[in-house]
Amino acid sequence: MLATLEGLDGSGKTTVWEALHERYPDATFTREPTNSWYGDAVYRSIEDDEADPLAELFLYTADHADHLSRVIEPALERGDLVVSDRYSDSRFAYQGATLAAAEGHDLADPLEYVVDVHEPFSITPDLTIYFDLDPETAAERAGATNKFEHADYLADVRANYERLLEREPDRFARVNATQDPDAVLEAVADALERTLAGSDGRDAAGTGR
Ligand SMILES: Nc1ncnc2c1ncn2[C@@H]1O[C@H](COP(=O)(O)OP(=O)(O)O)[C@@H](O)[C@H]1O
Ligand SMILES: Cc1cn([C@H]2C[C@H](O)[C@@H](COP(=O)(O)OP(=O)(O)O)O2)c(=O)[nH]c1=O
Repeated sequence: MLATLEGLDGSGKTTVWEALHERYPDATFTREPTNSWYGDAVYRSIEDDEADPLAELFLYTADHADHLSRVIEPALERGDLVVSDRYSDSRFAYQGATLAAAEGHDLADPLEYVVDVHEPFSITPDLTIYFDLDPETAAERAGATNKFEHADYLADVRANYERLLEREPDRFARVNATQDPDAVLEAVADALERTLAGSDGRDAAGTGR
């Protein structure tokens, strides 16, 4: 089963992802951007305030394609629970917002465009946990250290996440990320347990497709 953690910078995803290691010692824990050279290229782009938004989308997407074939697919074929700290919805929400603000890219609906780019090759998660937090608190917690971590941009990203939850309400579990870290962890663990219980027998190969 594939579970992904999504939300604004500073919403507490990594804190929970680390705590889950102890609860699910046999699971595969992974993240995007990855630690491959594709991921390194993504981090170079994040640090570049002048990066072209379309070029940046395809760097993230290259990292995702490599992540799928190198980590996600083999783990699902083994039948592992896979927990990814960020995944495709980050592209839909973040690059959807960056492309909407960009000049010179004539995309009618950038979020839908990014979804369409993924459609032919990506694997849809069985469960996506959305860490719901207001952009001001998110920017404050994240420390505004990169170009994405500013409240006005994060407000656009949050609006895109809301569109994604509206499109696929059954895939998403919304967690109130303003709660203290223990309460957030329990809410995430509950959502995981519910989906794990529901997936018994339905997807014995664990492919998540
Ligand atoms: N529930 C929470 N309440 C308050 N602060 C939190 C909470 N969860 C995480 N933090 C703090 O917020 C910052 C960002 O958390 P982190 O888990 O790295 O978020 P993300 O991975 O979503 O960017 C860290 O300093 C972390 O200690
Ligand atoms: C995976 C991904 C991340 N991002 C952004 C979100 C973050 O600001 C940045 C780095 O991600 P990450 O290291 O996960 O940041 P954080 O732990 O603060 O959430 O890249 C995208 O814009 N698109 C993507 O597809």
